[in-house]
Amino acid sequence: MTSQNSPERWDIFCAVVDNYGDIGVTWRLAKQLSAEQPIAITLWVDDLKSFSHILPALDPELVSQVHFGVTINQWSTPLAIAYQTGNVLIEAFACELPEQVKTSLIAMQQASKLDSSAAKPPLWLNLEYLSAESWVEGCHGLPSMQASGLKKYFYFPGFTAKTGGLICENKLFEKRDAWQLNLQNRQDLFASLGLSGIEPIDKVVSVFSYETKALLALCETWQDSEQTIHALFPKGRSLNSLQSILPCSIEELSAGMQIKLGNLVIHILPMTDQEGYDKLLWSCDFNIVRGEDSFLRAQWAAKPFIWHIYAQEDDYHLIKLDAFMQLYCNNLPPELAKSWKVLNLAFNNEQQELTASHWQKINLVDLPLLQHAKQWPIDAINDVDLVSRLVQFVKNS
Ligand SMILES: Cc1cn([C@H]2C[C@H](O)[C@@H](COP(=O)(O)OP(=O)(O)O[C@H]3O[C@@H](C)[C@H](O)[C@@H](O)[C@H]3O)O2)c(=O)[nH]c1=O
Repeated sequence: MTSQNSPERWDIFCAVVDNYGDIGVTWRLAKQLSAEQPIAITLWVDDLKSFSHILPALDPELVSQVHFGVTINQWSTPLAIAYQTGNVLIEAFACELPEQVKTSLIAMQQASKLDSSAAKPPLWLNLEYLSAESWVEGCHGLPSMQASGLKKYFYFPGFTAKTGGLICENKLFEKRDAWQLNLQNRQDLFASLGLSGIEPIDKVVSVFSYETKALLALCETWQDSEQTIHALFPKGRSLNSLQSILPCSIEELSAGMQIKLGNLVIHILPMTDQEGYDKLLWSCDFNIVRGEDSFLRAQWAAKPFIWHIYAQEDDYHLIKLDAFMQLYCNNLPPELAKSWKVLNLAFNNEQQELTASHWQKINLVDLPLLQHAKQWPIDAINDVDLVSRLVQFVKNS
């Protein structure tokens, strides 16, 4: 345990379930805590190979390394590096902590019961998934008593003042605005990603979704559009939906390739780090995103978007989608709100015709939707971001 005078030390544990979302959110959190707070952060990750897709500088073979000031340790079983208890312990998305960690917490808890001068175990938090549902306010910050006598607190991110807030780095919106003000930034970014032939007036859509037939319908609509549309696809799951219109197999696609279909140009992108991905979202006219982290970053990009939500059992994800859409559309003109909602729902439900027809209604240059996308981040953040709220929560606990 750190002494009273030394800087705080926090540990974050992340198990990669599938995709990049769990590590994506956790990595954003770790980086921001380390950059903006006087706290030494250690991030324990069980799958460095997956992590390296969104942090190409990471070496998956190393048991410990430092990036962006964060110590990243391989979470192997048993742990190759001993866990030293710090001030706070965050388990991401209810991942099961390693036995050694649980044993140390219990030992500290018992020792501090017997001797009040003994160091207390770290504050233990479970970082939950983001949801706009109203019940989140009532559950955020609640403790759960463990059989060992330890308390674990539920930390719920959210869109209202009574939740744990949203991850958003200091001055992010200013950086985005400065980026978007200079059109050359977008052209330079596209060039650095190996994309050619995109004129400043062309419309550009980024696509990072799961498989859905709705994507095929959108591509067919874009082929027949009056102006050129460039659709940027990182190599991944979205492309599986397009096999029937592609001239080659998915396996043969590689970053830098272009496929022209009528007025649609499909570009295959390399995966970049999160900072590069943010810039991509800032630079496109419309973004199709998924999961949790890209969903939030599309909002911070201040551009219109479709959210392909991560599917859950019994279609529970549709309830989450609806809760978010209600909130997001609160200040939109009713007709536009309806079209945006139908477009998102149809995309998630793989309804091809509805997706195509409501895409036409939304239109890439719909000014009210664009204005709303610019105002939304300011409203959604509710004055204070997640990291600031989290640090305050720890102080108050
Ligand atoms: C395309 C791209 C993405 N990324 C990052 C952005 C995000 O941090 C991450 C993708 O995460 P998400 O958008 O959340 O989508 P995802 O589908 O990968 O993650 C999902 O994983 C499941 C296990 C969770 O339960 C879901 O809630 C969800 O988070 O990848 C890059 O860094 N570079 C890239 O080029």
